[in-house]
Parts: sequence; structure tokens; C-alpha cells
Amino acid sequence: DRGSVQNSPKLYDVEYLMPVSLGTPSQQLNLDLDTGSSDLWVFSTLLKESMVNGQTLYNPNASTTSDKMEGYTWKITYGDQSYSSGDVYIDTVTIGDLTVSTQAVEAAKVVSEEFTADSDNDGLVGLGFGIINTVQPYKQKTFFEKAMPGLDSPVFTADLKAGAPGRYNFGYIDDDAYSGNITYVPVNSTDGFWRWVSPGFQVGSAGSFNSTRIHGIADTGTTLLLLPDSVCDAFYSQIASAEYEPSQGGYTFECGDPTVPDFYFGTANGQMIRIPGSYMSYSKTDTGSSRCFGGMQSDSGVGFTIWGDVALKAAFVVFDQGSEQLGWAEK
Ligand SMILES: Cc1cc(CN)n(C)n1
Repeated sequence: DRGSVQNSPKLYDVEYLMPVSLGTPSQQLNLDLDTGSSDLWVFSTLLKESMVNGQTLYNPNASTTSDKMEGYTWKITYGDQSYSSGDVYIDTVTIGDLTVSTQAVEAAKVVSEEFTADSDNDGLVGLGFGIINTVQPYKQKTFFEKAMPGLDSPVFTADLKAGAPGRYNFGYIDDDAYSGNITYVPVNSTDGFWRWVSPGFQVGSAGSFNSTRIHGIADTGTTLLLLPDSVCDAFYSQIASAEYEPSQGGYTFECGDPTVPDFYFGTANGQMIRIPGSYMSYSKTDTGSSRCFGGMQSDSGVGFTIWGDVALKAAFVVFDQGSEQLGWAEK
């Protein structure tokens, strides 16, 4: 079996949403595929109205195939301190023509203000490893873990694009979606993330390669590229107008600065993925400002590097849960 679904970026590529069908008759919600967490949760009719602001709500009572998991609950807090919690139902879930008939659907009863404010986002599909699923008393499998046994190949791929729709594929690798070869690196799933080690980086096409091992996770649910301070310093020192602005909470530079270089990160076997300098202008710092917030920021608040959408949209990425490895290709 296999599946394929289009993803669509929101403004500034802050997140990528995909249509997902839940229940019978099907209820379609727009969800954020997040390889940095492992709960599938949705806005639901269990929420107080004050917590809802335009989102589409999953109504388990309107689904003839939903079964409440009595006594089961969930509660999750993300790296950006947003959070949600609620009850758990088993129901059918379809993503890109791939159906899991008995998926744990975590119906929200409480969501933090960040989620309420994000009216296009109806919830998340966590495709990290199930070991960090938050359902109590017994953790639940991710959508991919439930689907995996029936798939042609135990992989899903992420093709995120800058300012354009891309695609998530399940169970196969589309050889027309990338150029050159896919280079695989080992993944350590112990803490539930797609954690891998980059051998180093290079600033600019004429720069030298810095061999420094960078431990980090591939996280489709994080917008920016969060790297060690030493790497950020090496990058922003090449941009004339760049400075660290504590009031903005990070590195900024003049939006039109012509000296913004490309950034390359190593994968394996000498392969590097090139992130165009244009991806590093994340957004204007304030309305009418000429300064842009950098797409690369420090990972000092996290403890490890996060290869978020700014990096992932420069590549075709294979999440191989069958052999616990990540595949990287240019495109
Ligand atoms: C809601 C959400 C998801 C993620 C990445 N895993 N963050 C940082 N916030």
C-alpha cells in the first residue's frame, strides 16, 4: 500500500498543512505533519468555544466508526511552550488515500492560545517515534507505525518547498522528486526523534568546510533552522548588516542585504545540502521595518540542533523507519 498528499505552506512557510480525513462519514481537517512529536491530535467539539477561532472541529459523536477509549487522556507541551490536552478515540484516518482504520485520534479539550490564534491549523500528525506519545495509561502508535506493516516500503518522504505546495509520500520513494543520489545517515530514535549527526557545514560557495559534528533532529514541525551559536556566528559574520538583536530575540539583517550567503550542511560521504541565502530571510521583524529575522537562529535554548523547515525545504528527505535512517537528496 502507499499514499501521497500535497502539503501547503502558510505565510512565510511558518508551517505546512495537509488535508486529513477522519471518521465516517469523513470529516476533513487541515493538519500539520510534525516529525518532532508523536501525537495525532485534532481540534474537536469537546473544546470550549473560547478556545476555537475558525478551526474545523472533529466531532467523534458524528462518526459511526469512532470508539471512545474510556479513561485514556493525553497532554502535550511543545518546544515553543504551546500545549494541548484531551480525550482519546479510535477512528479511521486517511491521509493521501492511505487509510488506518484503528488510529488513536486525540481529541482536544484544551489548547493554548498559540493554537487558538492559528485559525488554519486544525491539529498535528506527529510522525516521530511512538515511544514519546503522551497518551495515558498506555501510549499509542503513530499513524505511520500503524500503517507501516501494510506499506510497500517502511518509509515516508518529505518534499517541502519555499512558498509553494510540496508533497508527503508514504510507503515509496518518488525518483522524480529529487536530483542526484539519496545519501543515508543513521538515526538514533532513543528519545523519540529523528536524531542524526551532521559532519559539518560551509558558509558560502567559496567557504571552507568546517568539520564539526552537529547533533540534531529533522523536525518538519519547527519553522526555523536552530544551530549551535558557533555555527550561527560563522554564518552571520559574513552578512554586512547582520546583528544579534535581543529585543527581537535573535539575529536580524537588512532584508535586501546582498551579502547573505548560501549555507551548506554535510550529510555523509561528502554530500552537502545547499540552503539558498534567500531562505535565510524569514520575515520582516516589524511592519514597515527594513530588517528581516534570520531563518537560522541559535539552538542554545533547546540543547540540540533542530533542522526545521528552513533546512528541510532545501532537500528531499526520506524518513526510513524500517531501518532507522534518514535519506537526504538535493532537488
Ligand atoms: C506545535 C509545535 C510543534 C513543534 C515542533 N515539533 N513546535 C516547536 N511547536
